[in-house]
Amino acid sequence: MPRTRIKICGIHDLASADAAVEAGADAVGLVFVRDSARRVTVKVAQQIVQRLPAFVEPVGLFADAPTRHIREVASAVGLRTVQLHGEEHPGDVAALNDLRVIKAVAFHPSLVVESVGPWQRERLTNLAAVLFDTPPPLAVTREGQSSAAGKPALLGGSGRAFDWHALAERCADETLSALPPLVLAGGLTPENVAKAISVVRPYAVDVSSGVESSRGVKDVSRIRAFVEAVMGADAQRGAVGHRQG
Ligand SMILES: O=C(O)c1ccccc1N[C@@H]1O[C@H](COP(=O)(O)O)[C@@H](O)[C@H]1O
Repeated sequence: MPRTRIKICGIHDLASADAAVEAGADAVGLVFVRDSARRVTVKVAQQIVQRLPAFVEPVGLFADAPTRHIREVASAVGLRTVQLHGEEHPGDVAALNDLRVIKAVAFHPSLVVESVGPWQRERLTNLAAVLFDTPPPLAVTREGQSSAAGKPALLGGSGRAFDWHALAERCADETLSALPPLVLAGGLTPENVAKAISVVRPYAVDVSSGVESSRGVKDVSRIRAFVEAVMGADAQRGAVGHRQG
């Protein structure tokens, strides 16, 4: 059984990047979404990417950004992988064919098939993973954004978890069998991630708020604790492959 991959998101300073690497993260998330508290400049992102070891992947986050902008940032920073956290369509992913894409979708228990349908039917060779995140409450949409289905658009970085059991139930359904690897996000913390892994058994977990001391400020001891909790959960279920510190 393979180990659970770990992405620490919202890294926007060199010290936090070092802490994530030293703790054993597989990927670090660099947020280029305009009104995020974790937004990183291209200049700092370049510095972070330059100091990452060979096998730690930088992932650039965007939400409903134009393809050209994503390409320009990815090229300037040196990114091979981006995470699309908005209302993007399969065509938007296909247009980024020189990049690997993690597509974030909001988890709505009754709308799973609708949410993920496009991402399993289309044979998008650059779709690396589908990430499930918690949708915002209806009252808290950013700038009044809402999707075509009338549900609020996905904002990300909310620090709120969703019903993992409901996701695990849906994953057992045939409709989700053709999905690319699943990334679990939304309100994960050092305290709850072991439980989340045991319920969902995702390919990877992604955390931002849960390893912060205050909004946008990463906490080194919580980053370490998160990685240790994932490793502990993997050890318990007999998964192999975590590197030794
Ligand atoms: O972290 C952000 O500020 C952010 C902004 C816009 C889109 C996505 C963002 N982060 C992603 O949100 C999820 C859940 O984060 P959290 O752990 O609940 O805080 C995660 O995938 C982050 O990468």
